[in-house]
Amino acid sequence: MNTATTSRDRRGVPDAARVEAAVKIYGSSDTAVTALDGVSVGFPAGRFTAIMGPSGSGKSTLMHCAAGLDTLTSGAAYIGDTELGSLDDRRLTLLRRDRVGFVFQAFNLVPTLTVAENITLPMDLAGRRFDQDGLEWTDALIDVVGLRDRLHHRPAELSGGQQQRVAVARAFAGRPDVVFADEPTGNLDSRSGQEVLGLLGRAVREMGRTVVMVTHDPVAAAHADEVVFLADGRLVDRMAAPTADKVLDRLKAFDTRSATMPEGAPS
Ligand SMILES: Nc1ncnc2c1ncn2[C@@H]1O[C@H](COP(=O)(O)OP(=O)(O)OP(=O)(O)O)[C@@H](O)[C@H]1O
Repeated sequence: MNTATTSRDRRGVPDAARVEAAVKIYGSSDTAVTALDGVSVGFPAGRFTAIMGPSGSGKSTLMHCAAGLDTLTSGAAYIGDTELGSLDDRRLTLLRRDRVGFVFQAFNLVPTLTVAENITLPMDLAGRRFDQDGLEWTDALIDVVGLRDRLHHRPAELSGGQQQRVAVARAFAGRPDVVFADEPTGNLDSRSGQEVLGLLGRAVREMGRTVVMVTHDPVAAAHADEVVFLADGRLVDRMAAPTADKVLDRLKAFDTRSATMPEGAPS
């Protein structure tokens, strides 16, 4: 089922992706784990949103369900106006391929392909031909990620930071509605991590793309326009214009509360 109208945030910006009343329960009966407990959150188009929260709070589950990599137990997930639960497997695969980009902690490049081939792989697999616009876009991306002199190298000949920059270029190459990044700096030293975060920020601010990133790192979250905080599978806060210090303070408040509040107390 498709919705008739596009969800918008308070400033009227449409959501590139969103979930409504999202519940995800893993397992059943006495082994059941409620990973998402009624989360409603939108990820505005043209913005960089970070998802943060303590370990086990449901960040990856939220990202996977919002991106169509996993299904909700109840509630709904949308990419634009398309409700993911209404799609059969084939359409969901097409949606993931054509409208969503991914960057993972492990760069997930194809070792036998060159940098250039890795970047265009999703479009080659989709049989999409490059029109002039597409060629110019890919060309601009190669400069943004700073890989022009590495295009004919293979991933093993690159540093971790360079490999992740290839993965970033690949994620944006098809101009998807939204790029989901799951701990994209988790395997990088801090300098390479900063470079990759800078690229994600530039893709949003200079190229109008949309990024949703799961991270543990307040310094990484500070690159986003907004941070959404999860705790125990619930959305508990949002912070615009985050700084690393403000994010750290907010996370410390969770730690203090979970250490002092009795189990089952409202967050
Ligand atoms: N496949 C699964 N089967 C059972 N339980 C799961 C599964 N995946 C996640 N969980 C549980 O769901 C809850 C949320 O997990 P999730 O990975 O989404 O949290 P997270 O905030 O991303 O954690 P982390 O920061 O440690 O990666 C946790 O209690 C986790 O143990």
